[in-house]
Amino acid sequence: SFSLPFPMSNLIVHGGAPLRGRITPSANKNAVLPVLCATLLTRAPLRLVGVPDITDVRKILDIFRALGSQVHLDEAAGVLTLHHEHTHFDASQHRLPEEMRSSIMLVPPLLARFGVARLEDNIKGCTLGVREIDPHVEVFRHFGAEVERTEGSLLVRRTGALQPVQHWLDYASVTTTENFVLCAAGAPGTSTLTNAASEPHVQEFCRFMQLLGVRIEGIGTSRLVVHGGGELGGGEFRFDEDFHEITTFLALGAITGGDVRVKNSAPENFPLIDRTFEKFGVRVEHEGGWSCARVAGPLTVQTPFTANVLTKVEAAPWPYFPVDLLPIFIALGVRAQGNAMFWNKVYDGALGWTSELSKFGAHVFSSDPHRIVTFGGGQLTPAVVESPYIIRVAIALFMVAASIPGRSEIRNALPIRRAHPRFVENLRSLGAQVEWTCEE
Ligand SMILES: CC(=O)N[C@H]1[C@@H](OP(=O)(O)OP(=O)(O)OC[C@H]2O[C@@H](n3ccc(=O)[nH]c3=O)[C@H](O)[C@@H]2O)O[C@H](CO)[C@@H](O)[C@@H]1O
Ligand SMILES: C=C(OP(=O)(O)O)C(=O)O
Repeated sequence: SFSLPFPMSNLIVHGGAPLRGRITPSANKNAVLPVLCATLLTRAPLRLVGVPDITDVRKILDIFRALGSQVHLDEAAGVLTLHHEHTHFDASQHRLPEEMRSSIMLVPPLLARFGVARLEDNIKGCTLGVREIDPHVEVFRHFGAEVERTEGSLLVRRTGALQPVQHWLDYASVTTTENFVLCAAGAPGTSTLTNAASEPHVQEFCRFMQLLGVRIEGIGTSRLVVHGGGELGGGEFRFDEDFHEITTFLALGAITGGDVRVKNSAPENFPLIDRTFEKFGVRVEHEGGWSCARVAGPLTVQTPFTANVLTKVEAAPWPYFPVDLLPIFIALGVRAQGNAMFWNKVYDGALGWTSELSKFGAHVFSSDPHRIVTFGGGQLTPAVVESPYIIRVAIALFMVAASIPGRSEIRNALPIRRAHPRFVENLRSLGAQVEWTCEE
C-alpha cells in the first residue's frame, strides 16, 4: 500500500533556469476524492484507473481498510480495485479523515449503508477562511436525515429511507452539490438541485455516478435532476486530466521563460484560463492533445482599453475563473511588468498569504479581504518563505522562487502532496533544481 509517512516538508529550489519539456498531468484531486467517497455506495466491485499517489487519497484508502473493505492499489499503474462488500462502520470507533474537506462526502454513503455518520469538526481542508458546513447540514436534513451536534463532531442519522427533494442552494458550492447527488442517489424518486456547482470535477463526479447506475440530467449546468433509489452497480472508471495541474505547469513554463508542453485532452475547459494567461502576456496554444504557453519577451500586464480600471482576474464558481488557480496567477502578477487586480469572490480570508511575497521583494497591496493589487516587474531576490496550509499557495510561492536566480526555500510546502503526485520529479524532468528537505 502507499501508506508511508512523508516527513519532508520544505522545498529548496535553485531558481532562474527556464523549465522545458513535456508533462503528462495526473487526475484532479477534487474529482478523485468525491468519486472515492461515492464508491462506498455500492457493494459491487470497482476498478479505478489513473488514481494519483497523493496524501488525501492515502487517507481515504486507510479509512476504507479500517472499515473492512477490499482495497488493492497498483501504485505503478495507478489502478485501484475496490470492493466494499464486507464493510462495517461504527460511529463510536471510526474517525473520518481530518484536514481534508472531502471527508464530508463520506457522510451520505455512510448514511445510506449504515444509517449513521459522524463528522469531526476538524475536517477543515485548506485554510482559505470559513469553510461552511451549514449548506451540507441543510441538504442532509432536507432529505430527511437528523443532524445533531455532539462534542467535537456532528452526528448524522437516518431512521427511514431518504426522501427525494427539490433544493435551491444559497451559492454554487462544489462539495454541497456532490453531497446532494450522493444523497439523491439513495432517495427513491426524482430530486432536483438549483444553483448547482458545475466545475469540471463536479461533472466528472456526476459521470461516475452515472456509471454506478444513477440517472442524472443537467450535468455541467446549474440545475441537476437526479433519479434515485435504483440498484447501484460497479465497473471501470478512468479519471480525466487535472485542469489545475495543466495550468500549473503551463504557468511554470511561462514564469521561468521556458517552454513546457502539457498533455490536455479537454482544451474546451480552457478559453477563460487562456484569456487570463494573455492578460500577463502569455499565449496558450492547444494542438494535437497538447497545450503550451509561449512568452515573447518579459511578462507584461495588458493595458485595458477602459480608462481608470486595472486589468483584473475575477475568481468565482465555474464558469468563472477557478478560485483555486488564483494564487498561480498572482505569482505571474508579481513577475509581470505592470499592475493587476485579483478578486477572490469565493473566500473571505484566502489572500492573507500574499504579504509573504514581500520576502522576495514583491509589491502587493491588499485592498480588502477579497482583493489585492500586484505591482509587478520589480527586482526580486531569493528568500525563505512560509506557506500556509493551502495547496495552491505553496505552489505559487514555489513558482516565484523558481523564477529568481539563487536559492530559495518554501517552508511547509507539504500541502502540495495533497493534490500533485511526483511534483518534484516532474519539475526535475523539466530541468528544475529542486528537492524536499526536512524541518531543521
Ligand atoms: C474537495 C473540494 O472539492 N474542494 C474544493 C471545493 O471546496 P468546497 O466545496 O468546500 O467549496 P464551496 O464551493 O462550498 O465554497 C467554499 C466557501 O466559499 C464561500 N462561498 C463560495 C461560493 C460562493 O458563491 N459564495 C460563498 O460565500 C462559502 O463560505 C463556502 O463555504 O470548492 C472550492 C471552491 O471552488 C475549492 O476551493 C476547493 O478546492
Ligand atoms: C482547497 C483545496 O482543497 P480542500 O477543499 O480539500 O481544502 C484545493 O484543492 O485547492
